[in-house]
Amino acid sequence: MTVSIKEVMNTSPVMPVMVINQLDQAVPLARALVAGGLKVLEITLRTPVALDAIRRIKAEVPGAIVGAGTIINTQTLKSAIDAGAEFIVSPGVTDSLLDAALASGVPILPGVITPSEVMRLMDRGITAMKFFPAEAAGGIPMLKSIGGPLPQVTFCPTGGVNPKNAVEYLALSNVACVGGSWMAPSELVDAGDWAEITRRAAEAAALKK
Ligand SMILES: O=C(O)C(=O)C[C@H](O)[C@H](O)COP(=O)(O)O
Repeated sequence: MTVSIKEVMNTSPVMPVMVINQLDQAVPLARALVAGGLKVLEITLRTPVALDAIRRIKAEVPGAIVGAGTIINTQTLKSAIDAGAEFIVSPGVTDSLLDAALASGVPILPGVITPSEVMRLMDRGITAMKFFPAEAAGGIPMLKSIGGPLPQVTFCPTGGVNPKNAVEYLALSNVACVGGSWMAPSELVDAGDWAEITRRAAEAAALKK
């Protein structure tokens, strides 16, 4: 299935950012999130098992839309595409990464903070971006300010977003969804507490956009 970046951003109000330390946690974790209503999953390439986790989730978790996060260069881009990532997310952008991503055709959610970064991506035809690290980079006031001159750009703020401030982010006209790790923190994953992860996912999925 091919998804567009619009579908990636509009399917759920919250995109879980997943750090998978052990490969055998990947499928139950993804199932727990999907069961709660969060189908779009970002697997960060922060751990050695991440690429295999993407492969397994794609093969074994129907309904999941599986993306790769922490794409920082052309090598990680290629590995993620080879593993079957349906979209990719990056914390920032370089020209080489952007060129390769656009040439590959894979939907990309590139990370930005400043108006100049936003404008450079607009020049390349990109209007959907990750705002990262959201809280540290000015949070809601920053996004509101960027939305003044650049209202055509839609963001997925990520980094420091939690169940409380997510509601305020989602209320902004230039925010389509938020990203966050609070549904699946490592304590719950390591404890195998899939029921609590599903509960948190359901709560996140019910947030209003
Ligand atoms: O690994 C990446 O590619 C990232 O860009 C970082 C993640 O999106 C944030 O670290 C999630 O932030 P928290 O929800 O505050 O845990």
